[in-house]
Amino acid sequence: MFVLVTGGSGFIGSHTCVELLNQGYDVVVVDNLCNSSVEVFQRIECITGKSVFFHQVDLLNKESLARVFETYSIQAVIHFAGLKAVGESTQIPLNYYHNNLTGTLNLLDVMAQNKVFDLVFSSSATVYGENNPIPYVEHFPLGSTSPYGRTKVMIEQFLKDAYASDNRWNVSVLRYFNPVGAHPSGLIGEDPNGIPNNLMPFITQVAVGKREKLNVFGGDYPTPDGTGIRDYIHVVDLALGHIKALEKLASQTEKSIDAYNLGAGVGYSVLDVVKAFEKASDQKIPYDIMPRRAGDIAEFYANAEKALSELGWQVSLSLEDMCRDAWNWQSNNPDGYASKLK
Ligand SMILES: NC(=O)c1ccc[n+]([C@@H]2O[C@H](COP(=O)([O-])OP(=O)(O)OC[C@H]3O[C@@H](n4cnc5c(N)ncnc54)[C@H](O)[C@@H]3O)[C@@H](O)[C@H]2O)c1
Ligand SMILES: O=c1ccn([C@@H]2O[C@H](COP(=O)(O)OP(=O)(O)O[C@H]3O[C@H](CO)[C@H](O)[C@H](O)[C@H]3O)[C@@H](O)[C@H]2O)c(=O)[nH]1
Repeated sequence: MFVLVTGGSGFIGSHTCVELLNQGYDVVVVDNLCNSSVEVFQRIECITGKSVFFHQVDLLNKESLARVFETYSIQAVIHFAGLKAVGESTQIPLNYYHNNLTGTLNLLDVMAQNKVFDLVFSSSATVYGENNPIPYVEHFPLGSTSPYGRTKVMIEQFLKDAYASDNRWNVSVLRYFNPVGAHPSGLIGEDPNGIPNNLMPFITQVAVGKREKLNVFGGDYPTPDGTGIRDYIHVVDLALGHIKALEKLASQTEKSIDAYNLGAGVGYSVLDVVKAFEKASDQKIPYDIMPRRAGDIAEFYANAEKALSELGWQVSLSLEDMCRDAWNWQSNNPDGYASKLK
């Protein structure tokens, strides 16, 4: 069975390709490489002994995308491709809307033309906005505070409207909490461009000596240690959630659109993560407590019961595993994919 993975050379996409290949799926990847490297495919091959069919395609180029559908008998799509930096999205919002929304509309159109209706979409916990109580439950009202987040809210709405108009659409919307860690092989992981925006890659770059110290954004939140609390999820657990979602789409006779939180259902503070990382890596992480980062909220985590009851999915890896694997990746690849394969 051919599965098309858009954005399959990126952080979460590459880990999902590994799990798809391990389960015997044939994998076709389209990615424009705006935030990833082709080097990842060699590494995926080292891990799985199998290769993906890669096409360097921008989703904004509908004709190129259509040719990929003509080449393979694609049965389902996992759609990761998109721009994802919250801060950057406030600087260049129209690029975010154009890339994420037009790219998705092109994909949906080409899928429908080829009668492919099974879709797993990468959404985010950011769609719960800032006014919902925690833990977040899937039926809560949606809204977001950044242009990036609004692209996710809007795409979720596109998908609902598409299903309402034509119930051949069969869609699983996965709302990720905070994906971190790396494949335990240390061959693939997160390789951000420039200064990392997110906590774990910043910590690993401090540990490997690329950054002097961590800035902890906010020490005065109403949380036990004053730092922000998030629901961190190991990227391999997250990747496995996509397989469960695909299996459900393929097995159900009644087509549907459903949203699922993919999180652990547990919150850890920034300082909890720092301590866990120091223990797992045996490295000291110097840090300064800084003012809060604009747009951050004190605390959120998932209610992950729906994914367990309907997809049969739950996390199996701990914060310790996340830190160990993130460190294994970073220490073996100090320059990410530009590092030589050991
Ligand atoms: N990493 C997170 O913290 C997080 C959290 C919630 C949701 N998500 C979502 O999950 C998805 C994957 O995230 P990731 O962390 O792997 O990001 P990533 O940047 O590593 O991967 C996204 C991939 O999409 C590609 N891409 C972007 N625009 C494209 C286009 N127009 N055409 C073709 N390819 C394009 C990029 O080159 C990249 O390889 C994204 O949609 C992101 O918004 C990520
Ligand atoms: O250098 C840093 C980076 C982060 N943090 C703190 O660490 C926590 C986690 O921050 P991240 O930037 O790693 O993650 P966010 O929760 O802000 O956001 C991430 O997860 C969200 C979904 O949960 C969205 O998908 C979003 O796109 C994605 O970046 C926050 O309290 C943040 O203030 C620091 O203290 N220092």
